[in-house]
Amino acid sequence: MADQFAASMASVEPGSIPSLRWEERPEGPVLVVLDQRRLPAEEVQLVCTDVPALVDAIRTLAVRGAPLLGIAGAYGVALAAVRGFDVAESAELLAHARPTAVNLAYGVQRARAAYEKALRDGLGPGQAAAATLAEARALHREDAEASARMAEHGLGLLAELVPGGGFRVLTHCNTGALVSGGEGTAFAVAGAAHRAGRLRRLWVDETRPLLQGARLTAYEAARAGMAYTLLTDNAAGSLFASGEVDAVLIGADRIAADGSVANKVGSYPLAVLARYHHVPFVVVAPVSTVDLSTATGSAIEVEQRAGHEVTEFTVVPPGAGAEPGTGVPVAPLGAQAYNPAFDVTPPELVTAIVTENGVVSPVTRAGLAELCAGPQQGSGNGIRE
Ligand SMILES: CSC[C@H]1O[C@H](OP(=O)(O)O)[C@H](O)[C@@H]1O
Repeated sequence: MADQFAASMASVEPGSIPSLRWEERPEGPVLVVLDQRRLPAEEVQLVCTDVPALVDAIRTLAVRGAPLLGIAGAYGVALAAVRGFDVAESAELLAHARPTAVNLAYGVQRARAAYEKALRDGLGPGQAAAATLAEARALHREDAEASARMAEHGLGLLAELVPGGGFRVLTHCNTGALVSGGEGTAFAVAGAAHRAGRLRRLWVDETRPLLQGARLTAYEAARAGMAYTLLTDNAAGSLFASGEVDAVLIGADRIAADGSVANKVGSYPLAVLARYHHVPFVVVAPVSTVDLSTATGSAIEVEQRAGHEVTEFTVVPPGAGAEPGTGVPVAPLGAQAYNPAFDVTPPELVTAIVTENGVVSPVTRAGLAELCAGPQQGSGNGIRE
């Protein structure tokens, strides 16, 4: 089955997502999503015929990754509109499926606004549904274009930050084609470096507890032919100490107006290690991940997930679900677990934020706001050429 996945990944063209597609069927449109919980061993496709099914896929991380959540949310609103479900109610369900990645609410809101505008303009339900789907497709294409521009800006930044030969880059969680209309965010920069012959090594944090690094990034790196090495999250410190890391590249789920970055748990310790070892810590995210309405990192809601994700080692066996109690217990029965899905890195520990509109370094409120306004050249607010 993994070969099928490899084949679908090999077909990743800008604007195509191996992990999600809209499909017109005789019984009506559906969203076909790749169950990322089952990768890399199995390629299992879930067919979402309604919004509750998509919400469940998002909550269980069958569908995951900030940019993809925005795209899936928009298509979910379109599914509701085309199938005649209550669009407002569906939009609320989708927007609240997971709290931290701002992209989800952004994608849902964009599609909902397109639907409501069409109705205000006097279009019938069918035409309003078509306008909603068109907005979801536009968001999808924009993400693919953003991914390519982030890769370009990020490669230029790496060349400045790491003079000389190749880059040894450490990454965390999964930020590749599985979560994007293109090649992803941070992983897209690594891919550009690889194609330029400048990626000496990609260090891949396994990313406990759900192992997005070991299961997804390692697989994407292998498929791309990158020189990569998997490591346990707690081995990162000794890797920095050995001088083997030239830069950290990570994604983001929400960036507050002050430049605080919410990302997969384990990102903040990497930022502290990077600072201590004088290694650039670079965040790569589309401007749809910047939330100027959230003033500081302390205002970002960090999703707290179920303890069983920590107390059980769940490698989903073929045909099974990833339900509590189906994993191999790695802690005494009844053990309590602290399981935040994300942490927040303060802006002073972030070397640069790379978006499709340019790079801000150092990270400033003004520079971030400028990037959200559109493509930028150098400015006094930390925006780099
Ligand atoms: C392209 S950024 C993806 C972002 O989302 C991941 O979270 P999750 O796997 O829980 O959806 C992680 O924070 C990544 O950096």
